[in-house]
Amino acid sequence: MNSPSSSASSSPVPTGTAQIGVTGLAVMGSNIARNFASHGYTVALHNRSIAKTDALLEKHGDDGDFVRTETVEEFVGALERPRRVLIMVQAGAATDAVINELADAMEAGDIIIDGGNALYTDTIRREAAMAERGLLFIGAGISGGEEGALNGPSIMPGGPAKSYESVGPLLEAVAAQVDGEPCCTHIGPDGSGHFVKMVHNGIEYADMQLIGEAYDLMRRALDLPVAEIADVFREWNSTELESYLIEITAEVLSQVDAETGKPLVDVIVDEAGQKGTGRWTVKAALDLGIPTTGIAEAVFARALSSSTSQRTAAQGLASGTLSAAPADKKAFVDDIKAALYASKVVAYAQGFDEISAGSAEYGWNVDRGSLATIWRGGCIIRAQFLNRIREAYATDPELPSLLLAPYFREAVENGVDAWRRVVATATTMGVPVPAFASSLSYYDALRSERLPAALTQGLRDFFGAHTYKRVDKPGTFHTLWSEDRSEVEA
Ligand SMILES: NC(=O)C1=CN([C@@H]2O[C@H](COP(=O)(O)OP(=O)(O)OC[C@H]3O[C@@H](n4cnc5c(N)ncnc54)[C@H](OP(=O)(O)O)[C@@H]3O)[C@@H](O)[C@H]2O)C=CC1
Ligand SMILES: O=C(CO)[C@H](O)[C@H](O)COP(=O)(O)O
Repeated sequence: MNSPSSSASSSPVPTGTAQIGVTGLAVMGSNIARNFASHGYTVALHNRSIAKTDALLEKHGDDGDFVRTETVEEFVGALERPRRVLIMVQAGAATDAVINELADAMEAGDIIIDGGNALYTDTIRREAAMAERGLLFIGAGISGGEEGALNGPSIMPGGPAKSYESVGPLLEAVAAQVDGEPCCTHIGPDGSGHFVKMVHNGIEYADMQLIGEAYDLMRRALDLPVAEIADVFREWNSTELESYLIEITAEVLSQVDAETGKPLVDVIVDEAGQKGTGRWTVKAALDLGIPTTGIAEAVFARALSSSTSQRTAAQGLASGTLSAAPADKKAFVDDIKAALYASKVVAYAQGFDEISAGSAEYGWNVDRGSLATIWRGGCIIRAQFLNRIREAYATDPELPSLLLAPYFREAVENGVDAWRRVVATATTMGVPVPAFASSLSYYDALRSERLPAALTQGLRDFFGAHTYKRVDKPGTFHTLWSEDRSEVEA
């Protein structure tokens, strides 16, 4: 520990010296506090239970200047004015409790940044409540996990532009940097930062589900050993699929369990957890009327994996006649790669559609190109791919769908035959590929000239007089189904 202020719990807490305070010193908070300190900022530390504060100081007090505080009053008092506090605690009630305690101790003009995975509607509510008390509130999505928090996360702050003038330089300093640009930018007002972080996590779910389906096909359809599959992912990571999640997939698949000598993946229980952001993404998409089918399939796939008693009861259900494995394994691995890439484009296209819709609904004016720029580094979905998305929006800021950007259009069109072979083979071999299949269906629906929605409208009109429009003339119509079946203008 090189700071006298961090060493003795009994010495008085220095006041007004810290540029930033971090409260909530679990995995994320402790690492981001160290990140601020190693960038030369004096950081006031606080945690509900003092043990985490002391553990951080004991292990990493040498990272920079820290101010140890025990109470919220000490913590707030330790900060320079306007005070800047970053909250890194559990979303929901815990965040409300911490905000209220802080607000009682802070003064007009002070700034609270919630860096947790808050629900964006909570952030809208909190920002308004803090504004009434003269406090500036920023809801900042932070992605990158433990390693990102320490070495540079992607940060998505939303809130009053005025507050960003004060906190922006600090956040940009500790964020990941790509090509000299910080992976942090002001997203927009109130809940916009947490909204885009939520969709980021939804895309993260889809990405992981698609990777899982690719792995499962290599395992179950091609019977490749796990170590060989790890090598395939390693190889893919030097192609257009290059991304953090592909990179760590190779790492996880290469891990051997010390106790059994088996691949670790074979001793991990196959029930995927979820803390809520993927589910929120889908709920918000439903409310906004945006088809985020890839993300929804990923959320449901996690739910199905955790339906343990149903899965157990369903063991032994007949599969029907299954087809044989593809003869040319190498060619099928190439097909899986193409299907993965095309499905990934669909997931991102849908995620960016949801962001456009959310931005329009709440008047946030989110710049999708800037978002792609700050997702290029630091966050869990960081990927080469994001450079292409950034370029697509730079070329056409009003792009109706990422699938229509020339680069992505060509990539998907080149891969569509392989994509169909993969979905068809998986289906006839009984290997579930919900995200690959639904992404392909979305693509086919989007490019279809006519959809069966016309029949849906006819049925709605039949049973509920819900009316329909005609292709050949303006107006709204209804057929008198229970009378002479003539058509009337509604
Ligand atoms: N883990 C990750 O990879 C990522 C997490 N996030 C988000 O960042 C935030 C922090 O995550 P993480 O570091 O994993 O920690 P956790 O989500 O596990 O939260 C633990 C922290 O919350 C504090 N806390 C819980 N309840 C209360 C309360 N009622 N009052 C005060 N403090 C409370 C705990 O204090 P105490 O020690 O006293 O129990 C502890 O400091 C979360 O919102 C999370 O969703 C965002 C990106 C990545
Ligand atoms: O925000 C994150 C990364 O960006 C967190 O890691 C998040 O907790 C992951 O979500 P889940 O636990 O539901 O898989």
